[in-house]
Formats: sequence, C-alpha cells, structure tokens
Amino acid sequence: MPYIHLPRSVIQERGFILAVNISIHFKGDTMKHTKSKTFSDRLHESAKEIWKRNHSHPFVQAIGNGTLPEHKFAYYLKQDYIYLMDYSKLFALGVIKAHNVETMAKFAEILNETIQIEMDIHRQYALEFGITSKQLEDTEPTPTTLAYSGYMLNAAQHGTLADLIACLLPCAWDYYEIGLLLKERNGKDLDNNRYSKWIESYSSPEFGEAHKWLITLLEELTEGMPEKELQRLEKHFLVTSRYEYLFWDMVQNEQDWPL
Ligand SMILES: Cc1ncc(CN)c(N)n1
Repeated sequence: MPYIHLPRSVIQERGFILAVNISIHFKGDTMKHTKSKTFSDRLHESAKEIWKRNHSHPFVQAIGNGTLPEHKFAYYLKQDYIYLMDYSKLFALGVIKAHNVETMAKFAEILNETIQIEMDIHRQYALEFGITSKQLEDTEPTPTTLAYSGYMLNAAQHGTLADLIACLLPCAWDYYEIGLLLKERNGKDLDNNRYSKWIESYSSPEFGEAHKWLITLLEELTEGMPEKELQRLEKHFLVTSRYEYLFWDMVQNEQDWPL
C-alpha cells in the first residue's frame, strides 16, 4: 500500500503561524487525509462530557424552546452581566500579556465587542424586564459567580498568556456551540421565541470569530510546550468548563448565599 508522509509544513497566515501535520494514505482508489490532533482538539475532547451536560442543561434547553420563565432569565441576566464585567477584564489582561501589537489590538477589540455588543443584548433584555443598566451593574455576585470570576482572574493575573486563554476559551467556545445547537434545533420557531435575540447573537459568525482567534493563538503559544505545562492549561480549561455547568445550575435554581 503506497504511503506518503508529508513532513510538517508551516503555513504563515496573517502573521500567525499555523502548524499542520498531514498524512495521505492511498488505499485502492480511495484517499484518506488524517490531520494530527492539535492542542485545542485535545482540550475539546477532554471537556466533551462536561460540555454535553451544558448543552442538555434544562436552563439551556428552555432558552432554546422559549419556555424559560422570565424571572429566571432576569436572574441569569443580572448574574451574567457582572460575570461579563470580569470576563472583559481578562481581555484587558490579554492586552497587558500580549507579545506583539497585533495581538494587543485584537484583545482590545474583543474587550470592546464584549462591552458594546454582548453586554448590550443583556441591557436590552433587562430594559424589557424593567431592570436598569445601573441595577445590572450593582448586582451582588452569588457564590458561584464570585468563585468562577475569581478563578479566572487569579489564573490570568498570575499565569501566562496561555493560562489566560485556557481559562476563557470554554466561555467563548461553548457559548458559540450552544448558540449553534439551539439555532439548529429550534430555528424554525425562533420568531415566537422571546429569547431569539440571545440565540441569534451567540450563534452569529461574529461571535464565533473570537474563540477561533483564541484557538489559533493558543496553538501558537503551546507549540513545543512541555507536557507538564500543557496539563496545567488543560486543568484550567476543565475547571472553567465545569464552572460553566455550575453557572447554568445556579441560574436554574436561583441559588444565592444561604445567609
Ligand atoms: C457564564 C458565561 N459564560 C460565557 C459567556 C459567553 N461570553 C457568558 N455570557 N456567560
């Protein structure tokens, strides 16, 4: 069986290095391309079961079919708004930790988009529910919101740029997957769904762009990185994936401080 192994080729794409391994197998007249696993493939694979639970969470399902009670969505909006305030600060830390001007500019762009676009959807929904922007901002964090934001900010402040990306990647990536999934399952009924704007925005190509850029940068930063460091990044990715689940559970049950 003829077997051709093409050596690692390095593709320069808009200033970023993308490393690709391609093996081509000829078997009879069929040809198989096998792309070797990237670090982001490994992360996605290791968080697969957690993300599945996120996707099937009753809160997520109820946004998708429009049956989520409004008071629960209002509770989510408030906690998510203050979560997003801290999440934005991670992009500011990305500017500080970036190694070149292009990366600094991109982190600044995503920071701005989060505040001006993503958080504006929250402000618009909040207004419909009679909640002002000031009330959103003044929301007291629940134990879960505090723990989730605190974990990310601590790891990002004390770690490397790769630590920072590993922490925030599940937030950007899993929400995009959720947006796509809900749109695919409920697309034809979205006109009658009060949460359609939420679904449309998280499934939009513009929102999807951020996590794709973060993945490209993470691949570049982890090129040749020792396994021990990769494991630390994987741990961040799994912890924040689990916090995503806890966040859905917290808003579903409207959990707050017991005293
Ligand atoms: C908790 C949480 N995680 C992620 C996202 C998407 N930025 C969000 N809005 N809220």
